[in-house]
Amino acid sequence: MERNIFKNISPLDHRYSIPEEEFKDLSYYLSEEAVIRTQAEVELALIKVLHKRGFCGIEVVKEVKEAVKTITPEEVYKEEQKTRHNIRALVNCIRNRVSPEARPFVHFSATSVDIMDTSAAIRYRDAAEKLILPALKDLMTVLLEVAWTERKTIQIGRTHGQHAVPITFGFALSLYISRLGQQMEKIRKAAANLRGKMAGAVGAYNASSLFIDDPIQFEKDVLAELGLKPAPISSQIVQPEYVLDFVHTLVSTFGILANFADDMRHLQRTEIDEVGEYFAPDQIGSSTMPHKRNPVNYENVKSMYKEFMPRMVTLYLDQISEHQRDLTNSASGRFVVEIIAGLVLSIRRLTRVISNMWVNREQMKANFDKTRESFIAEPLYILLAGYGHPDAHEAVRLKTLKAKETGKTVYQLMLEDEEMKKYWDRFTDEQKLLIQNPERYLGQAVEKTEFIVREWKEKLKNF
Ligand SMILES: O=C(O)C[C@H](Nc1ncnc2c1ncn2[C@@H]1O[C@H](COP(=O)(O)O)[C@@H](O)[C@H]1O)C(=O)O
Repeated sequence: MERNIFKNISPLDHRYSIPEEEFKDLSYYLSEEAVIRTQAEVELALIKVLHKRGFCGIEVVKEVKEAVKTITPEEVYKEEQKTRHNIRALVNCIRNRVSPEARPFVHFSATSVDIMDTSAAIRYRDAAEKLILPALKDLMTVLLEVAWTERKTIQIGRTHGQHAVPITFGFALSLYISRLGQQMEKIRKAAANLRGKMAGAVGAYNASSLFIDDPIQFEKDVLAELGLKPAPISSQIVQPEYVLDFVHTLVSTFGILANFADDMRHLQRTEIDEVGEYFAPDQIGSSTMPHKRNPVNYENVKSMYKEFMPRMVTLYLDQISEHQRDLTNSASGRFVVEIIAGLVLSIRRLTRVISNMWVNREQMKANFDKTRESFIAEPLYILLAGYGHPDAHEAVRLKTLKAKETGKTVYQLMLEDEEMKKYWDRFTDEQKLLIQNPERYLGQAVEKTEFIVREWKEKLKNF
């Protein structure tokens, strides 16, 4: 049947994932089909270990393996209408496909959440490795390229929205490279630390202890089939902090994207005009102002962040589960996949935008020149102090006020001041050149950019 995405309710399912490829990828790891597929994988892992322990023959494994291949969410949902219990519905669908001899072993000794939480750990881990980290790697790759190209492009650094002292545009980007790169490491670590369970209804292995003499090792063996580990102890559910910490790495990554998007948006303000999003020849900026070129993609990323960041609160609420569990984390927990989808779509959008962005170097220089005579106040004060001027900060500050009044430069006024001039004469030629050519006041901006770019080019090879 043709998919009509416009009948879906969530904007994630139509507006923000229209390209078929994008939809396919996200759907494979995040959809309800993925839920049922991975839950069935957990049921199969259980059977495999029961077989290894001699509880059932290899034909039972074969039967269940064949059965889980063909189970569809439609079927499970139909069965749930009868059972009103989602995991029992899945179990019935498997049982209906296997012989009466195999049936007793399906779901043997497990409680529903053994299957559900373990399946969630598989899906989040795989989504991290197959969706999120590859998307971040692509984003990092384009950022690394631009940062390298612009490593010497002089830009005025801004604090409080005011001109401060110079940096390079590549240096500004390097900060984001470092922040995002470290998030990649944190995401990988948190994803690898997700846990499953096979410890029964209250976590104390009550049911599995009836037949299995080492149920704690049995749990480890089932999870090992799936590449997972158990938590040191569980209730009916896996300790919630594993998923909470994982999602935190995602939401804080989203925060970095939003911060970057904000910066780029501000640099596109008409008065600043230092960077721009690619604007296609037939693209429309405004429905009424034909001249507009709006930073719509960066605005979209910020907007998505506003939608998904607050959802972290739901995970904190889901931390609380009464006694050995209640079901109030069930419906809410199903929405974690939307945070993942929102993040991946935003990463991909930024990657596309940065691949086509333009950098207006002339305008960067023009903006820099607006305050080139005043921000030398900082190097001048530091140098004067370094040569022993007893009150260099105040002396230079007064010159900046006078410069405003008279229209003269701080440099000129300093030379006219006999006291200051005495110290100036001790400056080395290089120090004098720096005061006369403020574009030299870059500190280690270029070197740091080169270091960060090289560091992350290397580290990205691990992803
Ligand atoms: O192994 C068990 O099932 C033990 C049982 N706890 C449960 N564990 C897991 N799922 C359960 C549980 N109870 C209900 N359900 C079913 O969960 C589904 C909740 O649906 P929704 O609110 O849409 O997320 C919905 O299908 C519910 O029927 C207990 O009594 O402790």
